[in-house]
Amino acid sequence: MTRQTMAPITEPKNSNSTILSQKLSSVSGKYITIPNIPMCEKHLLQDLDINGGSWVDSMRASSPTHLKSITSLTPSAFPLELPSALDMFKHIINSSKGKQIVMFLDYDGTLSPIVDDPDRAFMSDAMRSTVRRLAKHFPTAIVSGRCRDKVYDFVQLPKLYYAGSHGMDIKSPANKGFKYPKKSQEVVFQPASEFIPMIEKVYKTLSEKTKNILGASVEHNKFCLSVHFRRVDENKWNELAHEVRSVLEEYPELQLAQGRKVFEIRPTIKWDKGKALEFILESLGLANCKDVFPVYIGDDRTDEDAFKSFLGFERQRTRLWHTCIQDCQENKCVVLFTGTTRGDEFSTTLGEMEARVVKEEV
Ligand SMILES: O=P(O)(O)OC[C@H]1O[C@H](O[C@H]2O[C@H](CO)[C@@H](O)[C@H](O)[C@H]2O)[C@H](O)[C@@H](O)[C@@H]1O
Repeated sequence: MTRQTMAPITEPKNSNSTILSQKLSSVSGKYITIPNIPMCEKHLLQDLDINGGSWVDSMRASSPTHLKSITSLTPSAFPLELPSALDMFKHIINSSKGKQIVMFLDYDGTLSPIVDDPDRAFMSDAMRSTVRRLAKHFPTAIVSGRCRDKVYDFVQLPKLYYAGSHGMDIKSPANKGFKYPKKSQEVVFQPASEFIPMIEKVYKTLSEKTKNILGASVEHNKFCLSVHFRRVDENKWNELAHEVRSVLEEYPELQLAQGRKVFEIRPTIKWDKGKALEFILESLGLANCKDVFPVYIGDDRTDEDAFKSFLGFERQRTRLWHTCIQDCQENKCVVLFTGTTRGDEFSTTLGEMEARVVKEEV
């Protein structure tokens, strides 16, 4: 039997770069055809010993919201104080001068606050209006672990790219009235569509097996699943983890990771939020441009995929911000990683960014 694996917080998974231009060469007509993405040779995630208690430790640490949770992690796993990208806002603005900014925004924990009920993670009107204004000036994409329709229902802004299911379901805005992409090409890209029946089956099995664990819920995100334990009593976490793992032992084609008090289950293909970011830049005709300045704002481990993919190597969270700054000086990519929910501050910061552009345009 295949041993199910899970990533510890310090070890982001490897991501080999895929050459998107090859995929995009298969564009025919209005939509991009779906290439066959090869399966990963091995599971991307590292082992944790379920019997040694590591699962529960990892589950406890999966959404640190206060200093006590942060300090309970190993010293190398999490900095005592996360560097704040927001404090470096002027630097980012200076580095972006003369370049085409492209905005990539995670949803949960970034545009919306983390709440107990995943169905009630609404974004504020202020945030929505900021994102709307941003999208007037920059191509903007929402990149989420949720299924695309659901995240669209929350955001409700038509002139954006949406990449749901951890980047496995990408759709560009309708061309009408939208200035990007310049090549007038509407895009739908779903590299994991062959997994839909399997995801459906696992959804049913997991829902059945976890139905007696009070507070547990399985969220269907079309190409992925989320098993939530935020509302589960801590002494039931081991049981839940055990159920999830035992179901997934039958499905080596699926991988398991942890987000914020959630098990994320997704197909083991070489595709993640990072690939989605590359794909969107490519479809905008902005890949490999020196004068493009992508800004990615996210709060969770899967958001680090965007960072790794773009820059081509791994980093630990503790060093993330410093290297971001350096990379942005080298005309690469900037990734803002908060680690905590600071939605209102983002709204202010994004508002300032938009205001700067308006000022320059005037
Ligand atoms: O990539 P994201 O947009 O950040 O989505 C990641 C997961 O976010 C959601 O779960 C998280 O937010 C919930 C609402 O605040 C919270 O209750 C839960 O504990 C968090 O893990 C979403 O429900 C998942 O499907 C996404 O995969």
